[in-house]
Amino acid sequence: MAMTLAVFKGQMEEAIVNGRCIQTIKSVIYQAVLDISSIKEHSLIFQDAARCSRDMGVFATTSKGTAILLLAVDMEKRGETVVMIIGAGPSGLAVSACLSNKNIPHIILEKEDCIASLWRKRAYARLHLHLAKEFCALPLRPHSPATDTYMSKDDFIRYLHDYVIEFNIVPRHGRFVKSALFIQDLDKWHIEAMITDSNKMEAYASEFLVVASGENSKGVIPSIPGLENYRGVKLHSSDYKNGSEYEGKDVLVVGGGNSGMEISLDLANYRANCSIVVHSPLHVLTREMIRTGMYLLKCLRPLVVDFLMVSVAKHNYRNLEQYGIFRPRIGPFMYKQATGKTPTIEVGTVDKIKMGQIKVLPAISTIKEHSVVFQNGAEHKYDAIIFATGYESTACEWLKNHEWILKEDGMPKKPPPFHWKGENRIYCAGLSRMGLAGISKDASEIANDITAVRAEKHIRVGKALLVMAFVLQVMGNNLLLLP
Ligand SMILES: NC(=O)C1=CN([C@@H]2O[C@H](COP(=O)(O)OP(=O)(O)OC[C@H]3O[C@@H](n4cnc5c(N)ncnc54)[C@H](OP(=O)(O)O)[C@@H]3O)[C@@H](O)[C@H]2O)C=CC1
Ligand SMILES: O=C(O)C(=O)Cc1c[nH]c2ccccc12
Repeated sequence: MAMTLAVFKGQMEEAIVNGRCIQTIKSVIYQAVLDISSIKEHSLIFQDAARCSRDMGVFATTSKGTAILLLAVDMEKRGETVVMIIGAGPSGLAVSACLSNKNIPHIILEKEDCIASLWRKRAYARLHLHLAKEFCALPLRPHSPATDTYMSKDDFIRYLHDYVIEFNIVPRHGRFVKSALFIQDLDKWHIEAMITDSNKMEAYASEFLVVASGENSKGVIPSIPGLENYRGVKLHSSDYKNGSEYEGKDVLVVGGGNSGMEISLDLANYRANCSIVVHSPLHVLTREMIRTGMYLLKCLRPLVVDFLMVSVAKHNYRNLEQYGIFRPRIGPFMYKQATGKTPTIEVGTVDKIKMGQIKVLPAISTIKEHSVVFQNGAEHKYDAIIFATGYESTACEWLKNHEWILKEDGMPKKPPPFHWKGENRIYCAGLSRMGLAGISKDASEIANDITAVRAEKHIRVGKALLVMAFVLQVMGNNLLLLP
């Protein structure tokens, strides 16, 4: 019989004893599973435990007084594994390959119907990786010499597909993880996922949990006064494919990160009348400069590399302040380390800005039905606003014990290089804002650590068995000595 496991508190007693509607109970149970604070404190006295047991499948209370209810509802128990990985993007795939390489059983749950959905479904058409291919490989599979130095989106997706085949990675697709919870009494992670096709729930248990749901899990649109009144087209950069629908239109791109800068260029190339909001200082560098900088970092201090980067940037771009782009006071690599903000790679946008084909605007103060008012008092009409305002991690929406590894914003509590490991056998991969090289490093560290933790456990069990064998031996000898 399919089962699920839930921990719950007193007020549910009635629902169970009086109401026999499984539907009611199910929803209460889900609430309870989500209510992490209840786990340690609650206890539950069943007034009619026998009946509950017969009708509903209740069968356990634990030594610590925690009520554990195993319910025979239509939630399928899909299995127990050693490592549960949440997410089949590059991070999840990299962890999977490293675990397979060490023969460690694991399952990947993925909410979409494909791997790397951000790359396949939510990236604009002209995207090429900004970092050279040697900094963009996943563990155990370098890029082939024939691959272009700066891979296209499609090249990278092909690489991921080959990766999945090489390491025989078969994620369980269409699984939207609703909760992951560490059950102290069982010393296991308990994971519940909704099958997106049927809305049915599944339950899993594992010894280790790896959060690989990504730092770019959900597009962020900031709350700007008046945005709800805007009547034109508005979308997040993750929904932008190319500028073909915007020819001759007035379009505002919000955000001067890599997405905003490249989408502005694409719009200008499609002959849209494009403006971009740059509300904070940013570094503009070429991808070759970043590549050189990354090699130099292997032998020079970041301060020195930054000095060189800024000198070359000043020489290349002169003064961009006259166009509304200000450079941060800290150099690009140290700025990235301090703030997590990636330098903006120039792909042709700066040239268009200098030619007046793309206008740079300051921060927005309000948005009206058809226009936007900026902090310099200017007001312009727009047919569309594209929010290239970044992404967020959504891990805290489902990870109930997130404080063991993540902050409220779903990003690691500890700074690199210690960010990837939390308490009670939880890990995160790909949340260090270090691109694909960071993902690769996280995955190897995690697989090595899981191997070490398991070995330690096996040694402990072995020692316990030895002690038991010794005790039995002594007892056996003593028994023989009895008259
Ligand atoms: N080819 C490639 O390799 C590409 C890589 N990327 C990477 O993907 C990640 C995501 O990039 P991206 O989508 O650009 O997101 P980012 O988070 O890098 O950039 C978002 C930008 O929007 C700005 N912003 C946020 N809120 C507002 C607001 N209310 N008004 C004006 N501006 C605002 C931010 O400024 P502030 O932070 O100061 O608030 C920031 O400059 C990055 O790591 C990036 O490097 C992206 C595109 C292409
Ligand atoms: O995408 C990111 O945020 C990365 O860390 C990778 C990256 C893209 N462009 C860069 C420039 C400098 C350092 C890292 C990156």
